[in-house]
Amino acid sequence: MTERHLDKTPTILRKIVERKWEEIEERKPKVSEADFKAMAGDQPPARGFANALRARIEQQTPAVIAEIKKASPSKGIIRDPFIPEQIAESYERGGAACLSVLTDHDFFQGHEDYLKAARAACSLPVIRKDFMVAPYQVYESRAMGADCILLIAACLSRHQMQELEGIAHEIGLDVLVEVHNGEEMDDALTLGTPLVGINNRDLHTFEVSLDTTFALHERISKERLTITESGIMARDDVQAMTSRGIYGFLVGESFMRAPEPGEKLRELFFPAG
Ligand SMILES: O=C(O)c1ccccc1NCC(=O)[C@H](O)[C@H](O)COP(=O)(O)O
Repeated sequence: MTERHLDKTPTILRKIVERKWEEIEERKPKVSEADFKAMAGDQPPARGFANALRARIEQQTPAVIAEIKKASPSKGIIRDPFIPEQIAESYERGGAACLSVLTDHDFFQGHEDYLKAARAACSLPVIRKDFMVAPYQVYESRAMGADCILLIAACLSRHQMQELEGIAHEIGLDVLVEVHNGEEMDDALTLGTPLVGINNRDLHTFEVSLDTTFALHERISKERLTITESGIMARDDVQAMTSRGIYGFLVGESFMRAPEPGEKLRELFFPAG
């Protein structure tokens, strides 16, 4: 699959996507797509990422995807020292519904081993937070133990997302599709996945506005689950979402900067618990 969709893609995403195609070519001689496909088939059943979120959202309880992220292009190093298994345990104690683990090496200082270590340290379902462009990575994700993958509408065509989603579902992975504007939402809503993430961060400017979620959330039907992503830093942000009926959250930085990430999660989302 070589089709690309990068004309309106923010520069940072374009760079990341170009690097992803290079990585795939570098990895293929070591582990072929067929090898990953076979390894994916040998995995035990996935942990049920979408179900874990749905169970809470239907009860109007915050469903938090807690992110394990060492660094990012917009913020540089966020957490150091960085011990994924300790963070995962802390998140589970703090009440997270799911984990998100960055596996991208070059832009986020992530690693596949962080996903494996975090998942082994807890019982939570895990999304591989990376930049999917090809079926190779979908099989690779299941082979490394992920329960869900991310499809970012800003760097994929509608056709590419449909193809990658089809493979993901076939091999037991859930899919979170991420959008930032109405055009991307049009594409996302052609998919079958119930999980629609609205990224509050504009990847052209890195500015964050929660209004992005408020504006786009209305287009998501009750059968699907809205996940607001990026820039949730305070109790007020959480309340602004829940007062509008939004109970799905993906949060990274505010947890990652806290000495005990799970305690911060509890403080923001379950202060009375
Ligand atoms: O954050 C960046 O610099 C960035 C750059 C390019 C692509 C994606 C980027 N961010 C990824 C994310 O979506 C966030 O890690 C995630 O939504 C959590 O956001 P936050 O709670 O603000 O850390």
